Amino acid sequence: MSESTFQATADLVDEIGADVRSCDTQFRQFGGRREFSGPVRTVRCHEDNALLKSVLGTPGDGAVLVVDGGASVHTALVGDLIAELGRSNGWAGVIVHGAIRDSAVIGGMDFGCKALGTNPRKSTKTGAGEADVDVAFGGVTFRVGDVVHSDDDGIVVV
Ligand SMILES: O=C([O-])CC(=O)C(=O)O
Repeated sequence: MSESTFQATADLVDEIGADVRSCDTQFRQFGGRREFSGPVRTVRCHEDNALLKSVLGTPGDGAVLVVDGGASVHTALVGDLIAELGRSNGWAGVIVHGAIRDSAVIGGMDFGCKALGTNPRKSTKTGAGEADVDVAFGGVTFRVGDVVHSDDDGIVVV
């Protein structure tokens, strides 16, 4: 979604009220696109990024890929090549419950990217994991069919 039509997470909270699904996890902003939103797609994986790479290699149609890496920051699940793959395939961004690398390059890309932190160590590439399953962290469950909004204040799922 373009920034002009982006709805700020704080405004969404004011609109939705006490039942709002606002993620408590304190992510860091890494992408050059700091405000992004779109339909939720998911991957769950542990220190292995072949599955998320193959998903980001398919048309994103403006979706946000929510990656539950189990909060491991031992290896990077996304680097500049994978981020560029997602951007060029029409994904709005990624939210990585885990680590990324190449953060300086990703910061210059028109692509949303939040993660817990960074680690230059590579992930394995076996393809282990699951796609489009419900994933949960920060008190929020992310389901395919939800829409996620992310900005400097946080992440709200509608
Ligand atoms: O290949 C990887 O594991 C991640 C990476 O460095 C990239 O996306 O550029």
